[in-house]
Amino acid sequence: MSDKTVRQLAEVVGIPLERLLEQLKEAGLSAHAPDDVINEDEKVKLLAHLRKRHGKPTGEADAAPKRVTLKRRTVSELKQSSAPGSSAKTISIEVRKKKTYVKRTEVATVADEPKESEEIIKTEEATPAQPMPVSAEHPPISAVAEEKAVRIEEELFEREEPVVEAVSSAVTVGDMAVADSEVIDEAALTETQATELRKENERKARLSESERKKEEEKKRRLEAAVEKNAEKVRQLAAARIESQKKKRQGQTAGKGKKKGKQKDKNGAQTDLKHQFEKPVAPVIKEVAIPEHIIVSDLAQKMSVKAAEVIKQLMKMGMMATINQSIDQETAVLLVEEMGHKAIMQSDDDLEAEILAALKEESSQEMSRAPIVTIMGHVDHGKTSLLDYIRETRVAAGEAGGITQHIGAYQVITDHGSVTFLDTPGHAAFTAMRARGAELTDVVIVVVAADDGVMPQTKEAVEHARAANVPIIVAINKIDKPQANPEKVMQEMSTINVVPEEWGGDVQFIKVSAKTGEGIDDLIEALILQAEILELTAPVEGSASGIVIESRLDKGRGAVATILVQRGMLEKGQFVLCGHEYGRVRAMFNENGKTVKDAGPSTPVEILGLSGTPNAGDEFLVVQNERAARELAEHREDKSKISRMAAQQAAKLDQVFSKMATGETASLNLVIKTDVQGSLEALRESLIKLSSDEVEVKVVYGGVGGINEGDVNLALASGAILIGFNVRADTAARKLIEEKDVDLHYYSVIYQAIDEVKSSISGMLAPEIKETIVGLAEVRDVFRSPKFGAVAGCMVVEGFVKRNLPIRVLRENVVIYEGQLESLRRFKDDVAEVKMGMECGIGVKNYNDVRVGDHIEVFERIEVKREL
Ligand SMILES: Nc1nc2c(ncn2[C@@H]2O[C@H](COP(=O)(O)OP(=O)(O)OP(=O)(O)O)[C@@H](O)[C@H]2O)c(=O)[nH]1
Repeated sequence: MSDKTVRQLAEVVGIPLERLLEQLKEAGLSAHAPDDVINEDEKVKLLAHLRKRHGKPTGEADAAPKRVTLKRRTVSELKQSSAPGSSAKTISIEVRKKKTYVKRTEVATVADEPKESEEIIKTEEATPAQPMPVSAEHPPISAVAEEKAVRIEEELFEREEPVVEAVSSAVTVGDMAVADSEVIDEAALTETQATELRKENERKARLSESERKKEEEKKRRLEAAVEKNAEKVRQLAAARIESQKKKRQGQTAGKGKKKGKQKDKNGAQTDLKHQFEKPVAPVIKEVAIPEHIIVSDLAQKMSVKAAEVIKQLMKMGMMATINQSIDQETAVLLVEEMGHKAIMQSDDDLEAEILAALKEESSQEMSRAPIVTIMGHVDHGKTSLLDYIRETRVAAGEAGGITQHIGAYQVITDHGSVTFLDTPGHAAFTAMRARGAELTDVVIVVVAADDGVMPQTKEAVEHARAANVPIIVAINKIDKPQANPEKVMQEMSTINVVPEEWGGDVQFIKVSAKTGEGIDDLIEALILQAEILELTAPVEGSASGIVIESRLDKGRGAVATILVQRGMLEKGQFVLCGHEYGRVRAMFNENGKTVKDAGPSTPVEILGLSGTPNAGDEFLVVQNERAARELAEHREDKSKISRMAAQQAAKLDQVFSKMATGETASLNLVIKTDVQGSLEALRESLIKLSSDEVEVKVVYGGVGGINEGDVNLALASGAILIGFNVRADTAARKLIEEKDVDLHYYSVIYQAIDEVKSSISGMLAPEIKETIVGLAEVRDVFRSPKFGAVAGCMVVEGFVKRNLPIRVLRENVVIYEGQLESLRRFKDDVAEVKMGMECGIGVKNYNDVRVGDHIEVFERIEVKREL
């Protein structure tokens, strides 16, 4: 830095020459003329003098730090208990605060150093959590603003924006105050300082009155803005404190009650109260409609109440209950009416697809073992025969194997193998058939050589014929001295089962289940029959077959015995059995031995199903679990529908309409009568009704009450049940009701003939119809001198009316028809007694009522003829 004259210095600093000379004089410096030279030392002296005059320390003041920055760092820990069961977390919280204090004299420099000042502001903006620089000697306005900003900032650490604004404004106000308080004569004596001071003085000199006003206005506005921001922040802080207070109160009040509020993972409180938002627009759903759908299911699919659906159906002119099944077309209309989109679905799409895929797997057909069912009259030796075969044939080859009853077993002979269904009797056979399982290839009818043909022998033959299955007759107990095989052959011939040696087509084998005589011949006969039938099945590819029986085992879960009909079943495959499905976890044969696969005609026990399927259910192997589950669900739906939808069992009053549409060309009947004579008479008269259009077939005719087997047979062969002076027993009634089988009772032959005739000729319905209104069970019989025998009865169905006609039934056969003489409850005569009540019944002109008899009360109703 070079020495300057007083004049030059005055020019540089921008003050009048006279004033500078005066100041030099005051400082006691030698220079007193404009052209005197002032060296560096003199300049410093002049500056010191000027500072002294303004009351500022010299020397150390320069050495003292110009700005002090205080940094504070606090570290605290927060214990955070998270979800129950997991350990508490510790969160470290570090709070950093920074305050910078700038000396007043330095403020001028700060003002002169816009770069640095800007930097500070920028830092504040970038790290809003850090407090702003604070000037210790700021004028009141800026100090207040700054203080507010700092306080607010401390109060609300994270509320960035308003604080930043406040801080920035405060800083700006502060800077301006610094500029205002500038003292010109304190100009630095260095060249730069002098230049800058001069510029500032020039700027100040240029400031007009109006500009000053503007500046003031700006200052005021800024102050107002700061105040406004501060107010906003205060409100926010107050709101936050208030809400925290409320939460704390809620927590204390709701201790032990977790409802409504939940802690999320981070421990933050989440109020569930406001999570659900009511939809503002109606939700349009895509509703898949199968061929039949139950009202309640449809309602569920549309997420509406069933009552809404019923109401809508009523509007459409249809009365329906919640459990009623409605057809696809109605459902589609309804769904669209209710504003949703209906998608029609075919029930059998999926099933048909899978079955078609199974059929496509064409594999080579090989001959298979015949599947045999044994039938016969009680005690003629069905079980003995089965046991003998199993024990000698099955266990023989499997030493140590525990023979189990699994419902079926296979016998291996020199000529081939035979599969026996271990469910003897025509009841099981017909029940299977009624479920649609045509399983048996051959029926063995067992007839005891000492007893001959009995009613159940005939039944067995009828059932086998109805199923179109060939018969082999086993004349059993030939070891007995009174055995008479010839008599058996003769009697069998009368029911059209003619032995081969007599020119017929049925093999008759003489056996003894006791000694084992003839058993080999019987098996050979079976194999021969199988050869005639040319029984074949594919031995490879996906397996399918029938469930024979199933049970729930304590340790193993659902166990099902299945008979493979085609393909090869392997362990680990997914199977579908009726409504159940699952992966075959293990397979066992009849000896309890584990097997890995099972081919056609092989019975196996399988484990791994979701539940116990029904005997007669079909099983098949499917590709994966998903397909198995979907199909099982579909089948379940279908069976639910079919249970609820009107059953399509054969109906006498529908025969003509079905004939007209070409649906049927035959009328099948199952007839049960009180005596053999009426059976023959009825059978002949009914068969004679056959015409060119329709054939009347008596599938089965027997004597005695109607039992479950008769109902199953009617179901299996689509027949109508006729009870002539006989009634159905309890089990049969239950099944009739469940399956909606058409049952007709008659007590006069011509009436039965008339009705069948009119049904097949499409004639008008008969005028009089009979309805059974009540049934009473005889529990005791008293003798009364006035009424004779009085039956102490319990009304078990409907009601008993004094003036209605009655019938007395013994073992479900009508033994008397007449009227009531008396009807009493305790000693009073009454007109009517309802179900569940006891009463005394006197039957007019009949004194042979016995304990166990039933008294049936019926009504004859006149039916209007309809054209
Ligand atoms: N002597 C002799 N007795 C036999 C023979 N077969 C069976 N029995 C006997 O006849 C009786 C009835 O035999 P079951 O095998 O129980 O007859 P079922 O036909 O199975 O009888 P249900 O199961 O009641 O229908 C038993 O006492 C047997 O011991 C045989 O070949 N000879």
